[in-house]
Amino acid sequence: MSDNSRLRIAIQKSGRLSDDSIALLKAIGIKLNIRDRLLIAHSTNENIDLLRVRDDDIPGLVMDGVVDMGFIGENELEEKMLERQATGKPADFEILRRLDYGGCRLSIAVPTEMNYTGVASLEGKKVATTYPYLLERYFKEQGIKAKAVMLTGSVEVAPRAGVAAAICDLVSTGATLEANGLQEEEVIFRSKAVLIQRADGELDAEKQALINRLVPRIDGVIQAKESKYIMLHAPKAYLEQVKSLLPGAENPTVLPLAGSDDTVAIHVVSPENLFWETMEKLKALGCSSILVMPIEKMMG
Ligand SMILES: Nc1ncnc2c1ncn2[C@@H]1O[C@H](COP(=O)(O)OP(=O)(O)OP(=O)(O)O)[C@@H](O)[C@H]1O
Ligand SMILES: O=P(O)(O)OC[C@H]1O[C@H](OP(=O)(O)OP(=O)(O)O)[C@H](O)[C@@H]1O
Ligand SMILES: [Mg+2]
Repeated sequence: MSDNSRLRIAIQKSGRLSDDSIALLKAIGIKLNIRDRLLIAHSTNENIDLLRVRDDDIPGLVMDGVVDMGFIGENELEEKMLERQATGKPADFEILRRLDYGGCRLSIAVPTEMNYTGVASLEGKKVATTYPYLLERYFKEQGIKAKAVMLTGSVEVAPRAGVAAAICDLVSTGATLEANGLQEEEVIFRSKAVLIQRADGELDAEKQALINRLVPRIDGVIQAKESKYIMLHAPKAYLEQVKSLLPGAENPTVLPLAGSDDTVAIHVVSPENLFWETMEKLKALGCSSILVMPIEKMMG
């Protein structure tokens, strides 16, 4: 059942972005009851409904105001924006946050046996892709006359099937390209997952207020993931050297240690992880009980 007063968020039903998007919603305190076959999930503690759809549909759903927010890869978002601009459809939205997952790049790859000497090698050729607008924009920027051939899946087989000379597809580790005898040649777009919402002013005040309450929580989760809580015992005599080794620790908490006049305990929230090399240097200075702990949430 649809209820217009509830904030609607679109997420990918199943794929690369699904698990991380759900994990993020849970981490910001939204309780969800997701059942695999159901395409709508209701939050049990907030005025929020989740719409579980194919990722291709998410930008359009936000731009048309069918949903209020969406989690989407920048590649898909940019492609839909170009498509809508080209076809005269509304393409307004706002990016709320760039997220820390879904990292990949859109690249042109060619069969390993092809004599590729640069993008000019593609002149007059066909390139198979799921992202024709991004690819055509790249060709235009490069001054190349090549043709983007749209394929919605299994793009990697196109050269072997004789459909195209090269492909333009998403790459992360490069394993898919390698398995298909393809060599990555040009990166045309770098992407991460983003959280978007309907254009400013198009949401009623209550929904916008809910979004404005949730976004700082996302910042808190992302910040916490990158940060560590570091505790250690350090010799007082080397306090300054120890402090200078701890990342971002201008003002650490320094506490006396019961029964010891020449050792203190240091606690610090570090904006980054502590490398093994740094821990070894701390140990060499006489530090002990060095603990690096994950932080779950942060605020203020
Ligand atoms: N190998 C990868 N590593 C990291 N992120 C990726 C990778 N491949 C794709 N992505 C990101 O995740 C998004 C979804 O990828 P996925 O392969 O699940 O989509 P899909 O096959 O189009 O799924 P759907 O059925 O929803 O249309 C991509 O648009 C991209 O932003
Ligand atoms: O460089 P790699 O690490 O190999 O990743 C790249 C592959 O990942 C994505 O597909 P996915 O595995 O999500 O499956 P799909 O093609 O069925 O969507 C993408 O479409 C590539 O095929
Ligand atoms: Mg898709």
